[in-house]
Amino acid sequence: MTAPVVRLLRWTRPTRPTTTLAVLAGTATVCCGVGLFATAGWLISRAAQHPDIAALAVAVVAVRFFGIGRGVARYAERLLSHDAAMRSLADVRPRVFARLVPLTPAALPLRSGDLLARVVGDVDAVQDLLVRGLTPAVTALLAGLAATGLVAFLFPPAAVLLAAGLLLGGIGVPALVAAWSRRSGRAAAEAQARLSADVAGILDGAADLLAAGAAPRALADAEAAGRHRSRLAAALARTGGAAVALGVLVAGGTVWAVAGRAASATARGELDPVTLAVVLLASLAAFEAVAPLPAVAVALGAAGRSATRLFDVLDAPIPVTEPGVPAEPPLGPVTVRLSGVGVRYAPEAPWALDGVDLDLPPGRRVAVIGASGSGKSTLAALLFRFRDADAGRVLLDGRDVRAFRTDDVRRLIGGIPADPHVFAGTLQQNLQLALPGADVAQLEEVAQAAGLLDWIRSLPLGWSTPVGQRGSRMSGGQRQRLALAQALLADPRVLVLDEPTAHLDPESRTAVLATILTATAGRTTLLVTHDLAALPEMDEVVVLDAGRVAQRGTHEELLAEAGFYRDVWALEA
Ligand SMILES: Nc1ncnc2c1ncn2[C@@H]1O[C@H](COP(=O)(O)OP(=O)(O)OP(=O)(O)O)[C@@H](O)[C@H]1O
Repeated sequence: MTAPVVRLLRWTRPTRPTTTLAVLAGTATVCCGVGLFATAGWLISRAAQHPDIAALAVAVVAVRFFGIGRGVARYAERLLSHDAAMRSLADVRPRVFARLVPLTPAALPLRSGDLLARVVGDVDAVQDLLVRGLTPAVTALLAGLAATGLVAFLFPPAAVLLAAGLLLGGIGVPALVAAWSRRSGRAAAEAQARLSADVAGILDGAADLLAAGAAPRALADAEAAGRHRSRLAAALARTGGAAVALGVLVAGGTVWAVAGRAASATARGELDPVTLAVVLLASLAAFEAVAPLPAVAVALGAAGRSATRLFDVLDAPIPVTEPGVPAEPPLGPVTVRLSGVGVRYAPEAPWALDGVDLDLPPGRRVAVIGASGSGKSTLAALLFRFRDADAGRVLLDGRDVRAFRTDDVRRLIGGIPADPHVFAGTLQQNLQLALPGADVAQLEEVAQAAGLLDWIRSLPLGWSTPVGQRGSRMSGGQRQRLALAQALLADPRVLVLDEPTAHLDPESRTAVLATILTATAGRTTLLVTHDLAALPEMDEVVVLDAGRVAQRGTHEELLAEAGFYRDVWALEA
């Protein structure tokens, strides 16, 4: 299994030429620094010998060249590495979302805050990987080699000391820092995910928390999580600080060692004093190459953790498979048939649906009822193609649905899922989600059918009325009617309505149900419901019990036999 960080790196392949240029610019920066120090050292020490001014002219020009070149190269390196990182990010985000889409909604096991942290924050690891990880690491290697080569050319014994110091500062210290920060880094990432999830949970459930008087405790918990995260971040920062100090110590120690060795060679007359200055200052400047490496170790560790967390989500098994060569979706009215269908949510879990048969020919309306947990929503999810059957087959005009593209199936079979979502836009924007580009006449027609039009016309802003987060400015009945209007506007050939009157008061429930019965007349419909009032109108009623079909037939047939159906009617009466 390839390491997640390597997989993430592969995704940045298109920007590799820019990254290579950034590395070369970074190397040029450090080399200019070494050149600047070396020529400045040569200039000062040579000037002290009062030579002819002409002898110094080249060095003066070189100092200027390296001084200006260093700034220009640094600017180019920043520009190129950030350009590569931003372009990689722009490239990686759509890939992540494309991988996320087939997992939705059935295979996203995470809390939404945590998921958000992963697909937004952890994707940013790409940027850190390139700008703070890879580019400085390769730059350090190239520039370190160049600087050591220069010193080796001037005074080989000093180069040995310099190479040892650079290895210690460039590998030893970063390795130490990586080991120190591994645990706190992982804990900080986990604490950040927990904090994001807590905050998202509090925002989502604010009304319930307030109503239950649980808000202060939830806030205190989130605050504690925030403090915990800050403590871990501070520990990481301390590690980073200690690494910088250690790096400076190694650089200072190496320069002292080089100075001692070179000075004794000068005293013995083996090295002229001007070269001594050059060797000393070049060695000092060489450490600019390895100075960022402890931070690189921390950044690479964090990027690795981010990549792991990201691929944890992206590698989740996809609940619906796409065919290699998709079949053409059928034209005209379709028949949906379930044949011995079984679904289980985990290999060892009990079957949520077990050997279910169902026939939905064009124009037929079938209701599915049953106790809570009997598998009704699972059946609807199967038809929406949120997941595939683990046993048996779902057939569309006689062909397995897996032969068609998921999007095609969803265009043919659609409706109202359990707990339909209302987006924080206007009424028009929400309704148009079902059919982008629908004109006002179309919107008004379905709004009329869903019993929404009079209310919308009474609003000062009409269709442009903002509905608030999750439709908070609408009543429960209006939200359900909006969902119905969306389903009617999308006009799928098979309409699946999963408890469209859930959470409504008896009055709105009766009204919405009446609307549904009128709107679905003559349409192929599967209605999952707890409402008995709709059942006499249905062509067939299927009673589910622990995932199995316990009873099926028309209202009259089922009333005539002993069982769940007659019992619930008796209870209702
Ligand atoms: N995502 C899931 N992961 C694991 N188990 C699940 C999941 N969704 C449903 N189940 C289980 O599958 C069974 C059927 O659930 P389902 O939601 O289909 O029932 P339901 O009849 O729609 O219930 P209700 O009337 O309360 O909505 C239940 O035992 C439930 O716990």
